Amino acid sequence: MSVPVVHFQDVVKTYGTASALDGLDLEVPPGRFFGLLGPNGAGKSTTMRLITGQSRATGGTVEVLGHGMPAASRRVRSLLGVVPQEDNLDIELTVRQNLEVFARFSALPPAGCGAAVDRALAAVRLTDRADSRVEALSGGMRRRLLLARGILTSPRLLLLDEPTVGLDPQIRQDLWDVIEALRETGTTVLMSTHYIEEAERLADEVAVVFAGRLIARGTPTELLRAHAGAQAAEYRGDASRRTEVEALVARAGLTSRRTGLSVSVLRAETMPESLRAELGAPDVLRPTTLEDVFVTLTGELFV
Ligand SMILES: Nc1ncnc2c1ncn2[C@@H]1O[C@H](COP(=O)(O)OP(=O)(O)OP(=O)(O)O)[C@@H](O)[C@H]1O
Repeated sequence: MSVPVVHFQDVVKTYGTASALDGLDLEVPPGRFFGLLGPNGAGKSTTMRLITGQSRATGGTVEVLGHGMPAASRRVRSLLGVVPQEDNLDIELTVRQNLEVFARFSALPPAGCGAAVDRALAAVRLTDRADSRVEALSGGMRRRLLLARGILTSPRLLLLDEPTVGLDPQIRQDLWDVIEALRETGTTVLMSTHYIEEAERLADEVAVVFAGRLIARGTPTELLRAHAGAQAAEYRGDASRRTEVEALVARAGLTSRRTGLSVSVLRAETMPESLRAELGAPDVLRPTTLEDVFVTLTGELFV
């Protein structure tokens, strides 16, 4: 079996009396695009900080690229690419200068820096803005530049911390296209997100974290199969009808969730005939989604 790129065993992180990670187990296999999905406060940023060695676990073990953390922080950091949530670019420099400055302090051989900068700019489609000052760039372009900086050294592991948080939907789609193209390079990626659609679109495998613990893990298809089944049947109605549907579904041993003005019955394909007869025909019969999985697992409304 291949050695995981990230390996957390029973990791605990507390801040005073507050608990950020509460026995997190996590294995990121090499060559995968791995999504760490959870609502705000689930412990995603804390996980990222432990991987980069910016923070120290209160308990358990953290290994990154086979090295114990935080002891090997310096070595590990030279092998990582990090795309932070916050924009820490130098706005007075040009796009290319930002990358050149970063390259100079990296482990790249000086003779290879120019080519590496060109490659990274092309990968994020910023070649034609190479000589623009960062202050003139849009929010989406700045994110792409952060991404270029993250991949500049062809890292063994690329960390994307909420890569599209706060962006408009159209800009988010554009960035997803750019990120998706990275998949072809075979880089191992660990991306944290609270957007279900982002995980669904980009990740080969997803770990769902909630309250500092791993609560489910698998490919999107595996997660659907394990937690929501193939189809959801939606029943619309007023509050009393919704309550009635929920009660009937619970009595039949199935799971339902509120979806706006309707109740969605998960694993609709397994509904017994007696329940079908009681509920009548559904208003909508649809494939299940990762949102069904997450709401079922966490009870949280993801945005
Ligand atoms: N420096 C800190 N001091 C005190 N509590 C902290 C600190 N950092 C994180 N926490 C707490 O730990 C928990 C997990 O935080 P974390 O930032 O890792 O979550 P997250 O999943 O990244 O959410 P978000 O997307 O909101 O950052 C939260 O309850 C948070 O308030």
